[in-house]
Amino acid sequence: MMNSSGVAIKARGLTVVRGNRTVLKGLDFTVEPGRITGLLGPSGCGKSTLMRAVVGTQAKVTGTLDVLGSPAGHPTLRPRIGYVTQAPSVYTDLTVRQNLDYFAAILQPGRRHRVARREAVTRAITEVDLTTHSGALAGTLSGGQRTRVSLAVALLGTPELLVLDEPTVGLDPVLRRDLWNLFHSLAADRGTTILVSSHVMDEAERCHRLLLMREGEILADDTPEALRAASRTDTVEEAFLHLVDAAATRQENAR
Ligand SMILES: Nc1ncnc2c1ncn2[C@@H]1O[C@H](COP(=O)(O)OP(=O)(O)OP(=O)(O)O)[C@@H](O)[C@H]1O
Repeated sequence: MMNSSGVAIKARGLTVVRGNRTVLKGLDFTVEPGRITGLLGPSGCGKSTLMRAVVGTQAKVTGTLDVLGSPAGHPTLRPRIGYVTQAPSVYTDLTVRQNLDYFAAILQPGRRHRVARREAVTRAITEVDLTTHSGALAGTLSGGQRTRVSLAVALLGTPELLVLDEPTVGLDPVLRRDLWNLFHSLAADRGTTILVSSHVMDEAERCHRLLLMREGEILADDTPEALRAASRTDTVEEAFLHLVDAAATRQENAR
């Protein structure tokens, strides 16, 4: 499933205006296929906006943004991308399985796909570890469980690119670990490209590569190891703070 160009996402001069604010400021970056790229930065720095641009739901995007070899938002990309928003998009009056059955029927309609659909639904429920809750109404689940239903929906079509907006918020440490293990096996076994945002810096260490963001700009684009080494710090969090201080000093000197 690797993209022929060897690049899953390529942005040049990516700029987004929301209201009267420039929220993304001419970003240049690439995302490697089959790897987990973490998008990290404080609340409000533009992570969700960048993800919305990648999946093609963001207005007022300028610059170039290619996703899996096509311009972001191209209709042919729809079945190739799984997107989990911050607010879980599930029907609260349906059970977990009914939610998945519904989305599976949209992806693969028709009686002749009935068995394949059932298998895909069961697989997705197992992958997010909700088998024992498959008959529960989504409205009765915890926030973390609902997030996992959303993730299961995104996994239904075996997407080449998974865009996950803070998928581990509100999850306990065991579930967070299990989800990260799932992300790693999706990348390793299926070659899925994963772009995952977080503002929890300890999750950075679990990514192959990081885009560190602040105020609509990318401060660094590197591996966790290289970031730590470059700033001579023990953690990505310290490296991030070091980069923020360096950027502030540069700004100060430029005045
Ligand atoms: N509809 C909107 N109109 C104007 N500005 C907006 C709108 N939505 C978001 N913004 C602004 O865009 C900036 C980036 O928001 P975004 O949601 O992308 O940040 P984020 O890094 O994902 O934050 P969080 O981690 O809190 O979800 C914020 O400063 C926010 O105030």
